[in-house]
Amino acid sequence: MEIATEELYEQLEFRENPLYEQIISDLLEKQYAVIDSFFDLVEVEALRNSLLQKYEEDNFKKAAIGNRTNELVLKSVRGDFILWLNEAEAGPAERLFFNKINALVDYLNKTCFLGILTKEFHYALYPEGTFYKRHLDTFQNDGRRKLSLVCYLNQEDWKPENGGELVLYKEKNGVEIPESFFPFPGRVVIFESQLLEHEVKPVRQERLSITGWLKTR
Ligand SMILES: O=C(O)CCC(=O)C(=O)O
Ligand SMILES: [Fe+2]
Repeated sequence: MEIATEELYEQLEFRENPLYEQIISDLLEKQYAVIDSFFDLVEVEALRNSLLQKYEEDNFKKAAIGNRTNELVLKSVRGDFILWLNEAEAGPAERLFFNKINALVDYLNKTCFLGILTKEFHYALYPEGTFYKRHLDTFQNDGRRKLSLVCYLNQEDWKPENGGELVLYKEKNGVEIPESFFPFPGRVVIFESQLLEHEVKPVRQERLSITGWLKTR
C-alpha cells in the first residue's frame, strides 16, 4: 500500500509522546502534573554535582522576593540560595537538562498552543532550616509566567522526614485542597504559575533543585 507523501511527512514531523500527553491531560485536569523519573538518577547526579560545584565556588546568591524593580531579601519568606542558568553557557549537565526541557516545550507548543517563547531557570539550594512561604509565582508582577517547573536533585535516599515537601494549594468548588509532594530525585512538578499558590515546607536536610518558568514572551 502506498502512503501519500504528505501523510508521510506529517508522521515524520510529529510523533505522539505518551509521557507528554499525560502531562498535558494532568495540567488540564488538575492544574499540575507530577512526573517521577523525568530525569534518571545518572542525569540527576550530573546536575547535582554541577550545582554543588557552583555553590562551593560561591556563585549562588540569596534569593530575593520580587522582580528587579522590587528587590527585597526577606528571610522570613524564603531562605534558599539561587543561581540563574544561562543556556548559552551550559556545561554538559545543563545541556542535557535543556535538551529535555526544550523537547517538552516544543511538544507543548505544537499541541497546546501555549505559545511558550521564553524560559528561565535557576538552581536552588535550601540549607537546613529554610523554607519558602506560601506564594504565587506571578506575585512578582510577571504575568508572562505560564508554567512553573521544579526538578529535584536530591540524593537517592531522600526521606519524608527530611521535610521540604512542596505543597500545592488547589481550590475546588471554593474548598482548598492542599497536596504535598516530596522532593525525590528525578521528580519534576509542573503547575500553572498563575493559578496555584504553593509553598516549600521547612527542610531538615539541604535540599537541591532546579526551578523555572515557561513564559509567553
Ligand atoms: O522548590 C520547590 O518545590 C518550589 C520552589 C518555588 O516555589 C519557587 O522557587 O518559586
Ligand atoms: Fe514558587
